[in-house]
Amino acid sequence: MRESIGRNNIFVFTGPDGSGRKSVAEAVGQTFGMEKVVSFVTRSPRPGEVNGHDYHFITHEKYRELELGGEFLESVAIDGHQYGIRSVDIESKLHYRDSVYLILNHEGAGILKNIYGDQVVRLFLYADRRTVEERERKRGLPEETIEKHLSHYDREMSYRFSCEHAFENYDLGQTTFEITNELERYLKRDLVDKD
Ligand SMILES: Nc1ncnc2c1ncn2[C@@H]1O[C@H](COP(=O)(O)OP(=O)(O)OP(=O)(O)O)[C@@H](O)[C@H]1O
Ligand SMILES: Nc1nc2c(ncn2[C@@H]2O[C@H](COP(=O)(O)O)[C@@H](O)[C@H]2O)c(=O)[nH]1
Repeated sequence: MRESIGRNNIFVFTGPDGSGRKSVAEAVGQTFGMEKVVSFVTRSPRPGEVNGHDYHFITHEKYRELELGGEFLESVAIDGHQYGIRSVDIESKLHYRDSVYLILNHEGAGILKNIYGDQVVRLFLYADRRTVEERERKRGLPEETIEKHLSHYDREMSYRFSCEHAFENYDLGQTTFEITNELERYLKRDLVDKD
């Protein structure tokens, strides 16, 4: 597969829930001054989640309205909730930046890849099932949510070999370092330690 080195990279963090996609993506995003494209979702916010930062939390009615208006580039149903990315949110960010990132399940990652081709770089993060379960429990997620997330574990893991890059995430600092180095190859920001 041809690498899209240069302008307009769309980095998609994917992998099982609890693998650390959000933690790593936010750290790497900050390093490169790269913005996240925030998804729209019909589920309620969890404790600590911030509207407009974690998701745009909207009603089913509003979601349907946006969908009928053709606003979503991709729209998927997961565990009875709708998740979607608006085309305008990707396009407008790429208008004034050379890159954006998103955190999506395998379906969303595949849809974006089909649409944008080489511009999309899929970064697959993973850890073993017991580790992600422990992380989710430590985070205080409800048992029901943990069970739902784990029910997708095998399917998400099987997407690993479709992705451009895969990273085991046990040591958060090390994973962030490895992914930063990988993205630097695309972004060429000359992130060298000049001290
Ligand atoms: N390498 C790591 N070691 C220990 N804990 C980690 C590591 N990476 C992430 N975590 C923790 O695991 C939890 C899940 O991480 P995070 O939310 O980043 O994952 P995610 O893949 O986006 O999952 P979700 O979709 O459930 O939010 C968080 O509490 C985070 O602080
Ligand atoms: N295909 C898409 N997947 C998305 C989108 N926004 C988030 N996600 C992924 O959904 C699951 C469940 O998320 P949760 O926060 O409700 O636990 C997780 O893998 C997310 O990364 C999207 O717009 N499209």
